[in-house]
Amino acid sequence: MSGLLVAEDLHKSFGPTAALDGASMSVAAGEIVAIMGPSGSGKSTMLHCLAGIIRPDAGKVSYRDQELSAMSDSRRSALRRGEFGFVFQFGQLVPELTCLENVALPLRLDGVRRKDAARRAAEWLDRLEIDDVAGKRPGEVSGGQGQRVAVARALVTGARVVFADEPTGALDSLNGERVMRLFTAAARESGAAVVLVTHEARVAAYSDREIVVRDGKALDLERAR
Ligand SMILES: Nc1ncnc2c1ncn2[C@@H]1O[C@H](COP(=O)(O)OP(=O)(O)OP(=O)(O)O)[C@@H](O)[C@H]1O
Repeated sequence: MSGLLVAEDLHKSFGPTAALDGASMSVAAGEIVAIMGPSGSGKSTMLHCLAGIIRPDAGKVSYRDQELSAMSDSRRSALRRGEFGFVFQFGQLVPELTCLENVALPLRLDGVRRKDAARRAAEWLDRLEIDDVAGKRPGEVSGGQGQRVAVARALVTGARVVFADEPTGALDSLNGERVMRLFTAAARESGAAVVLVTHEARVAAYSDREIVVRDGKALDLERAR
């Protein structure tokens, strides 16, 4: 299998439960892939293995032909900080910081100067059509605006892959679609691949390809475009 990010024959059990049982999939550079499947089928486990958050019991995950489990912990964290971005369902923004400061945070942690980080963060807020929330704290914005702040924060560092677990799960359908439209447009513009877990067909419709996880195995459904 080839691709930017490749999972081969993954097995992962939690006690007696086999969450992944020989699952393989790959993601090409710049591609938007949706992982779908019934509740409890192993979608989040697959995402966490791909992102190097959990280590599979067997099988391997490679990023740019380098196996994640063979990397040192510091190399893996550097990869997660520098090349991967994350968008989760909720609870991901720092409540004490403004939305602009939340987006600027990964840049500040990378040593970018305050002024430059703020300027780049403001550009991303603008791209996601939420420049008006820059000075507000996460508790003062809507769920959809908060998710767009999270998308901006995931992309601001120039991430090559953004992992998103039910990014619209807490939103109504109109706001969910708006987040997906802006998220996928921003990812395409910056050339980032997106790996997205969802159980909603209309969210998956924004992807180039769907992977269905069932009984711990992954099935690749090529989307007719
Ligand atoms: N940390 C854990 N400890 C114990 N069991 C777990 C853990 N994480 C996942 N599981 C189990 O592994 C299986 C797959 O879980 P996973 O979260 O990957 O499924 P999912 O497809 O993402 O589900 P959902 O759509 O409901 O979020 C489930 O049976 C789940 O209960």
